[in-house]
Amino acid sequence: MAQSLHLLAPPSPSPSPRLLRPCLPSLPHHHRLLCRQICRASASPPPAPDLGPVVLSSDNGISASAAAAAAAAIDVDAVTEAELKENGFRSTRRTKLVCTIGPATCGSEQLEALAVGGMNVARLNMCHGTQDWHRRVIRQVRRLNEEKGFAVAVMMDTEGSEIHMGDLGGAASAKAEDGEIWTFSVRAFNSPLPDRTIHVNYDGFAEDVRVGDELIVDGGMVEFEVIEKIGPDVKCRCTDPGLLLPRANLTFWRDGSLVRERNAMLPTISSKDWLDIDFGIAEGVDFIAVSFVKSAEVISHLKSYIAARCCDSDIAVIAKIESIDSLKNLEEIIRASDGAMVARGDLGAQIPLEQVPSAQQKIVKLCRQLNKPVIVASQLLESMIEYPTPTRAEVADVSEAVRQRADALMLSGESAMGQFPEKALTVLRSVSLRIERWWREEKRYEAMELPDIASSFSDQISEEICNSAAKMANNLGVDALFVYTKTGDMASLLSRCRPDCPIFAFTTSTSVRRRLNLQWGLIPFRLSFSDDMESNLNRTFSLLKARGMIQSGDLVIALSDMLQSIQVMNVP
Ligand SMILES: Nc1ncnc2c1ncn2[C@@H]1O[C@H](COP(=O)(O)OP(=O)(O)O)[C@@H](O)[C@H]1O
Ligand SMILES: C=C(OP(=O)(O)O)C(=O)O
Ligand SMILES: [K+]
Ligand SMILES: [Mg+2]
Repeated sequence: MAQSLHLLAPPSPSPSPRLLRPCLPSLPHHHRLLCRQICRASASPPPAPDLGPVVLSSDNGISASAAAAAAAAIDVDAVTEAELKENGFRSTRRTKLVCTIGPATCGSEQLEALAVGGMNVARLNMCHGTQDWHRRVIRQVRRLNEEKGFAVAVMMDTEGSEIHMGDLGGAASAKAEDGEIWTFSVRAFNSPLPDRTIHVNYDGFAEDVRVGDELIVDGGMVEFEVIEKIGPDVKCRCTDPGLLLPRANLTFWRDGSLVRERNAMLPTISSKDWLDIDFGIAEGVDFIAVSFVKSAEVISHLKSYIAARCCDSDIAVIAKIESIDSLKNLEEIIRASDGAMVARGDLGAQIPLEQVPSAQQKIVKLCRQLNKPVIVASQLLESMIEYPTPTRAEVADVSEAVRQRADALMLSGESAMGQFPEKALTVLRSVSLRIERWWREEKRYEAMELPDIASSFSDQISEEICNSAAKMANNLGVDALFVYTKTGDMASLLSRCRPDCPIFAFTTSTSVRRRLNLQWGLIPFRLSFSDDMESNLNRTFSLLKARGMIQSGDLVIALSDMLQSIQVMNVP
């Protein structure tokens, strides 16, 4: 038996004529609830597996023609498909995984291994490497998507105007020992660099620091004290030894506070960043993450810039929360963005470390309330850069981010330059699965108050439908939520509710599909569909059954944003 509810509101786009025509004459000035029951016994039998206009298609958007749409030609994310076939709906991973690509993972085989291991998004950090290097990686990811049926999205992360060291004259790292004197200089050096000398990228550096300041590398990996200034050179004594890595971030502290006088005036998006953004647009990246965001304006500015340049695809803008200013203006920044990243590396260098966990919790919660995907990033499995197993504390940190129901977790050095990128990804995957399951079994989810966020009546209806559908799904113990959505908005609204079951999101556009890859619990499919929900459903069922991804008898709640409808049914 299928039971359905359609909410009709004037602003919603044209509804399915077959379902609604009988009611239209009485509707013009009212919003009505139209409830309909279709008994399977009395309904005509479902059409034979006719693969007609519904075509599941691959990541690159090439639709297989109806004639070629034999089951084998249906292309969905190969990794999720395998997971569904093997373990069923219940065991699909809800938390998404982002991997930073670097020298350890830029080869085709390594990228493929990460995709097979569950990477949903590949991140490119423009602090490192050349545009040519990044272009090669982007193209390789796209090629693997096409050839192997993955749906890995690409995120470009801007360098931003941070103060950082140079690249150590080509050395992979340098060890700073206790008491050693190092020179930090704004001079341009010819390589090889003089011994114990570090180039600093910010011209105002020697002017801004004072003798007695603490100089902190990479949020505390190594610490120095400024002992003397000689023109462009700043002599420092190492007070906390450690490993210096190329282009490591630098902050300086005075009387226990971060000094951010003039460098706070540096632009969020530098001229180099604009060149990288043009590059990202030209290469069709899916996300641009903006480093050191200070205000909502810069995000709005970038979004208009992108809108003016990309007509056919849309790039989502992710605000990295990693500075004191971004915490001050948190809500307006998140509202202006398409998502946020808790960039704990730099955040922990700007606020006391013990404040990072509460900041993380606050950012994750606010993003969920405002319906923006959120990524928890940096040092999740830092020890795995060198060791094949994580520390127990790292596993606890990953578990906490999963328990907070962040949309995504991110690997940085672990995947970019570590010795065990695939193992690190496996740890993220298995810990996510285990904590998600534990959470469901124990029904531990605290009911989070989700404020109304709709700005129009039609949006309000969608929001109410999604909130109700998620609640129904939990109460009825359904196997999956299906959502047919052109813009992806209704899929996001469902994901925001963090329901117990996975959400199959069918969308017509490849770029929307890849963007949905970042969101909690969504399994995005690209699919061309019509306004006729019954035929969409029957055809989707046939296609998915033929691939072994669903079975007769599975209980499904289906939603559509064209109809603003909700239906409960067993897969025939
Ligand atoms: N494209 C790249 N080329 C070379 N090295 C990279 C690249 N991306 C990342 N890395 C290495 O991985 C480390 C961790 O990456 P990430 O956390 O993104 O950068 P950062 O340490 O600059 O914040 C970097 O410090 C760098 O050593
Ligand atoms: C993710 C971060 O940014 P990046 O790696 O670019 O410094 C961070 O600071 O935590
Ligand atoms: K960056
Ligand atoms: Mg950072």
